[in-house]
Amino acid sequence: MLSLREGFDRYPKPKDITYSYGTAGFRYIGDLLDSVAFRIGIIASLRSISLGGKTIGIVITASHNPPEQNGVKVIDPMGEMLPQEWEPFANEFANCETFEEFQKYIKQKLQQVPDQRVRPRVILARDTRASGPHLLKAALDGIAVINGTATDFGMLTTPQLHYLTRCFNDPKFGRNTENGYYEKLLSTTRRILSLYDYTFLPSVTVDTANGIGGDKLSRIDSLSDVLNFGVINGKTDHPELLNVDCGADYVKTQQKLPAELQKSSPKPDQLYASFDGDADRVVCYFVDGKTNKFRLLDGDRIATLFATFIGSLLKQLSGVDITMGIVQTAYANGSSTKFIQEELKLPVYFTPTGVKHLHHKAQQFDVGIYFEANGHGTVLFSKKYTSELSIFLATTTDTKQKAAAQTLLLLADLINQTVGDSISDLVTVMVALKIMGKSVNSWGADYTELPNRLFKLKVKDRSAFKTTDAERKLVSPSGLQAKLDEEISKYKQGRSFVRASGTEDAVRVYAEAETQEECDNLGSGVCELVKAFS
Ligand SMILES: CC(=O)N[C@H]1[C@@H](OP(=O)(O)O)O[C@H](CO)[C@@H](O)[C@@H]1O
Ligand SMILES: [Mg+2]
Repeated sequence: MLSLREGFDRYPKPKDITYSYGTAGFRYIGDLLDSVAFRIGIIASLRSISLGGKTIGIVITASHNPPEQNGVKVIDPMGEMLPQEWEPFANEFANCETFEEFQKYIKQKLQQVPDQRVRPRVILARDTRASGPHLLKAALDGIAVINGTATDFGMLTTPQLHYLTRCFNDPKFGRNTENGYYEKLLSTTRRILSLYDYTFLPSVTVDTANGIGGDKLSRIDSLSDVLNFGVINGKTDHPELLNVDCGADYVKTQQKLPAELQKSSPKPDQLYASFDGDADRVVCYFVDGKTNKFRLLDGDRIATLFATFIGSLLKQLSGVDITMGIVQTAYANGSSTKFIQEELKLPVYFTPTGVKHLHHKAQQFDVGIYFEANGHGTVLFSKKYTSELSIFLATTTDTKQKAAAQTLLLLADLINQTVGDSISDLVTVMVALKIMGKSVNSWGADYTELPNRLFKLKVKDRSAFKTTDAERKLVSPSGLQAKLDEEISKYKQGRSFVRASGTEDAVRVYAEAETQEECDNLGSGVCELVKAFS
């Protein structure tokens, strides 16, 4: 067995780097993550011991980031992110330099647990990146030095590992195998469709960013009679092409078709989708047959579609007391927020960027819909939701109401309850459009987006940029927010904010305004102000 000392020496921490557990775990150039991957194996094991041996997950991925990057993050037993109170420990532990410190941290953590003899259990998966296998080896060694049991699930989408982690700790949730994931997805889809006498959903072409999603969609195709996907950018075995000129992040930030589709002629008025590299984000789009223009249906649109769909089903049931709330971040388009509040008449809440924040807020509702504009999100359903609907179903005799209540109950199995999931979100989009008889054009006409732009600035020290009010206002550098407010006030429907990225060494600037020109001017005005302060 590898000793603590041997492990510490095998994975030396580079001296000049300070790692930080950011928006979605530790993320760096893959070659600089060995010591962190080793230590994350230990962190996950300690977390498992602290919970009496519950299964903890580790995902090795850098999502939408370039191929040479990688990352590691820890998944808690119910499939949620590592609780934030563990982040300071994760940071200190990842950065400690001497063996004495390293050993002290482990001892301290173990002293806090009720039973130190518990054997930790950890499951792991990675995306398609070239650095994945050696980071996996390092994480396995980290688990080994704590005498843990590790199960490697190979290459999976991030949400699949979240699903599996939950299944190990909550067997009712589903079978704890990759096939169990597909069985749950397919049987639920089949059951929903059969309520409406549909036998299958129309085929959709998906750009899977040359990431793991392509492989998994092909698996679904081979198993399924209800779903069919045409995959483009599905070169899972070419990690150097991951997210290059394709994928959800490219489509959202460039506001255009993936390069591969720009070359061919996408069928007009047809639904297309793009996943990111680890398939936890999805954006949809179509080419308008009348104008020949690309129309993006991003995370904000998916949230409004789900709210409309679930709302329309709930409306058919009388006397069911269910609360619904929508959670967004400051990056949500102002028009989407207005549509939710004024047309759907639903409350909107804002949290800082990062799924861990949105997820917790969404848990406060019976139906909590959360999406980042970039396509990462899901819908959470409470225990009360299931019990209220089950009672309703048992008492109603009306066939239409029965179908609505059954659909609502099945949605809680269809939509991944642990984290945003490209595959299950996309299937839910397809189901919602089919059942509502809604075309992509009608979906795109729900509201008109305000022109918006996202900028990325290199600054000397991004930690100088501190925010409040769900990241919508800066408190530091001192005096900058007042200047920003002055600039913003010059533009009709102007909104802009500045925050440090949690995944990249940069500061992000968001701007939106009534016209594209005003939006561009506001954005560059704000960028100039930021540069002057850094
Ligand atoms: C503006 C933006 O898209 N930010 C992304 C990005 O976070 P930053 O902290 O902005 O780097 O990566 C996160 C993880 O994937 C994702 O949750 C978030 O939405
Ligand atoms: Mg991702």
